Amino acid sequence: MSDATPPAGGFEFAQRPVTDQSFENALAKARAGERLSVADGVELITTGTDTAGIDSRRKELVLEAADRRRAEVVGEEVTFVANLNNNVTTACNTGCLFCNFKDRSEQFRSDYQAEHGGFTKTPSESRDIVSDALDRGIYEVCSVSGLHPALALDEEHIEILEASGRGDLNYRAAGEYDTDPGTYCEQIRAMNVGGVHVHSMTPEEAYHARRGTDWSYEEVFGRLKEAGLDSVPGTAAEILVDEVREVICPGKIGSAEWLEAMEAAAAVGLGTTATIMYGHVENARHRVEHLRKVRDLQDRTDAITEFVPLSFVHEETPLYDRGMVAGGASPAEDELMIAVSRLFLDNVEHIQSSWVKYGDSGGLKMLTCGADDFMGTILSEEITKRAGGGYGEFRSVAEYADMITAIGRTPVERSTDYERRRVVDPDADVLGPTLGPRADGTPLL
Ligand SMILES: C[S@@+](CC[C@H](N)C(=O)[O-])C[C@H]1O[C@@H](n2cnc3c(N)ncnc32)[C@H](O)[C@@H]1O
Ligand SMILES: Nc1c(NC[C@H](O)[C@H](O)[C@H](O)CO)[nH]c(=O)[nH]c1=O
Ligand SMILES: N[C@@H](Cc1ccc(O)cc1)C(=O)O
Ligand code: SF4
Repeated sequence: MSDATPPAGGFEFAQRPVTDQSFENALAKARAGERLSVADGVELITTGTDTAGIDSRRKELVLEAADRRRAEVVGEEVTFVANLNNNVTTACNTGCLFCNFKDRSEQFRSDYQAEHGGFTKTPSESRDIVSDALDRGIYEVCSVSGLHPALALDEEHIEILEASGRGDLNYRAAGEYDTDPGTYCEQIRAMNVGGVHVHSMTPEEAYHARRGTDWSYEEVFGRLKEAGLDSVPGTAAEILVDEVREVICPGKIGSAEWLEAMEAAAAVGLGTTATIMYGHVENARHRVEHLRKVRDLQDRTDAITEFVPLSFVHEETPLYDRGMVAGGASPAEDELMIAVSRLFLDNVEHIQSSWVKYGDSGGLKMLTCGADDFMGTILSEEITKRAGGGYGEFRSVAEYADMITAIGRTPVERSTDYERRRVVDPDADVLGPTLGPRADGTPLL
């Protein structure tokens, strides 16, 4: 990247939101439940490429079609999971320009003197944190982390990295750091306590867990599954179009490798989710190309339980600091992202409304635009908070019950894979989770 700051929105991309479809035809196909083309999706998400900006009357028609589709596919239940976020480390040198979660890994070395705000947890610390949350009733631990140079898949991987002598593998021995994160398999084993569901290892982390080896992604996910991994978060997806990745995360794996990793996770029998992180430098065509790649992946795997649109939080990020974006998505763009995800992804049952990104009232609005899942209790949140997000770090079962009944829908506690469900009685005297291995209905908070 040169020093010259490109104007916000002024990127010269090869892919442009132009189509030979009309908004009316695309809407008719969506209403009829026909599979949408990329051109259809672009027409719907832009409310027509024939006019500039978002047309509010057309927008309402798209949202209505998506809400109706949601009702046909999943009915009136709104689900949430009792879960805990446990991020293991913020050390990461990948340098994604939308991310303020990371801290430069040099700062974590024992020979580094100055203070820094990052953290690394040992496997035993992770185990204690998960075990405490399990006592409080969680069903799932969701764990995503920076790519700490000392993290390797397992002992065999450490031996390979130590022996390689290559300087380009983003590896340093754990002994050089203040805190030893252990290996990925040790962290998973540690978090796999008392029957909790372990949701961890994004494609980017899986890439880190095989660097410098000739292991396939199947091999890596197979060993992680053996260690207790239950399902894989489909983050690191960002926008699955390489001309966008080159701008916002040039150090990350490409789109094809992300898809390869996800397919491998599915091949060894792990469930997955998929995400899109939108509202930065990309255009409408990129958003819809992303949806097409996710839909094709789901046709091949049938492993994606939910799709999670993550609206870019801009305040404290390099993209914003450097003037590469003027802000994030508008509420109208958020609504259309959710609605077109519901209409385009005809093979993914659940669309998540993330309260971390949209807040409570924004999140409830998304539940009327095609979304049917309202995320989880999480208990701790670092990624959005560090990027400048202000919607807090947890929601209780009682808050979920209040919010969901306020919009006339039915609150349902779910398992990660949506197989187990419990309708929550909003009038009960005490409201707590019941699906977790140690849950007994006592409030989480
Ligand atoms: C912070 S990373 C942690 C896991 C791992 N390092 C990786 O990249 O997969 C997880 C995800 O957080 C999301 N994220 C990071 N910064 C964000 C921001 N400012 N706004 C919205 N989402 C963000 C991105 O989608 C990213 O893939
Ligand atoms: N489990 C989910 C989360 N967890 C919070 C994330 O870890 C993260 O801090 C944030 O989303 C960064 O992009 N967030 C979701 O949006 N959806 C989940 O299901
Ligand atoms: N892992 C994502 C959020 C997320 C987690 C799990 C999911 O299944 C979906 C989204 C993050 O940290 O940003
Ligand atoms: S998004 Fe993930 S890989 Fe990228 S800098 Fe942040 S923590 Fe590192």
